[in-house]
Amino acid sequence: MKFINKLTTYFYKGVPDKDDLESTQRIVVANIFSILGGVITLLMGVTALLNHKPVLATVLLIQSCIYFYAHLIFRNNWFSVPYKYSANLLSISLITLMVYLIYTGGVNGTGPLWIYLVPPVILFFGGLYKGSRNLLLFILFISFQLFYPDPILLATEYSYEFKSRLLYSFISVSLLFAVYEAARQSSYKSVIKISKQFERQAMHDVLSGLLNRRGMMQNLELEYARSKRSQLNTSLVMCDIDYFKKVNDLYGHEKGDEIIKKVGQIFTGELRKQDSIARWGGEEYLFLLPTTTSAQAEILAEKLRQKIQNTTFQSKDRQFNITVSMGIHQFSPFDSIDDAVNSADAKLYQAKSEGRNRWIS
Ligand SMILES: Nc1nc2c(ncn2[C@@H]2O[C@H](COP(=O)(O)OP(=O)(O)OP(=O)(O)O)[C@@H](O)[C@H]2O)c(=O)[nH]1
Repeated sequence: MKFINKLTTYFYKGVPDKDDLESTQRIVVANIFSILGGVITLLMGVTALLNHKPVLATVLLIQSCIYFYAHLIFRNNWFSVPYKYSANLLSISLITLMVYLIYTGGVNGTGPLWIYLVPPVILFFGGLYKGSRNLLLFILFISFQLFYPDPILLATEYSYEFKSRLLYSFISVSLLFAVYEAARQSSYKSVIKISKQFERQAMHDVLSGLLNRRGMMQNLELEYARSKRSQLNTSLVMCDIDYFKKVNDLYGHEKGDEIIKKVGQIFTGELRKQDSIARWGGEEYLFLLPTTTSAQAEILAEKLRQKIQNTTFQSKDRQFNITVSMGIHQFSPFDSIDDAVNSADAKLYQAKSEGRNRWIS
């Protein structure tokens, strides 16, 4: 278990953000591929050396060094985008090696068999579009290399049957991998879309579409830290619809729901972009107002109070108005988030007990 953990940590080296699944996969695979490629070409190079093939051995050993170098790029975080640099290096060196193996035939003419490594590697590192383009260029190049009438592009001889079967099977494998890569990318995009939807749902209230308590807590924590760090003024406004029970009793629960939604829309329309608003409870809203003093929050609260009071709602043939009460609190450096929310809440209830349709600061 300890060994597996160590191995995982080793191959995750260079992953900047583990939440980005796509780039994590690419970096981990590039890490593994570079070390495996380095070891395999090293072994092949030594074998070629023992078989008295000094040129092939030299090419393989240089290749091995390139793979290990690509691996070191991640370990030492060289270059501004290590993955891009390393993946390009791995792809180019793999293609060069394949062209060379086709050219020489490798050990007893088996060299071309390694070309089936090219499609998965190129498509994985380059992605569907760039990878397919590079694969197409590779296919065109090796077709030319294999069938060019002058033997200048081949140092060995292959039968026509071998060359044509090699090319057909390579094109088939490339197509299959391209289809597989397209399916992989499309399911990855669906997973990301679904997880973003879930994330949004977890942070938002279904009825009003506003942030829910959880979503607002996240904003509160961020804003709280920012205002403490930069000593900026931040205010909170806790707002509650007055006598909402009566609204439900008189006009029905559905109308009540519609009002909760409409009031949320009115508030959203009046707030600035940097402000946030949440449905904090049943008919209770919380506004987070960055760079706002309590005096500025009072001006906003008064505007909102009047706006709601002057909005007419309709239920069948009856028209009616509602009012809201609000409690305002400006963050102090000694507040915790709970202290600030509780203070805004206490002031809201003071506004209620003093007659409603008002704000207290
Ligand atoms: N329609 C609807 N009603 C809700 C929802 N959430 C809470 N309520 C109702 O809101 C009402 C709140 O009532 P109270 O807490 O007694 O307060 P109030 O009648 O607004 O009176 P004050 O706040 O004291 O002015 C309750 O009747 C809840 O059932 C909701 O999502 N939809």
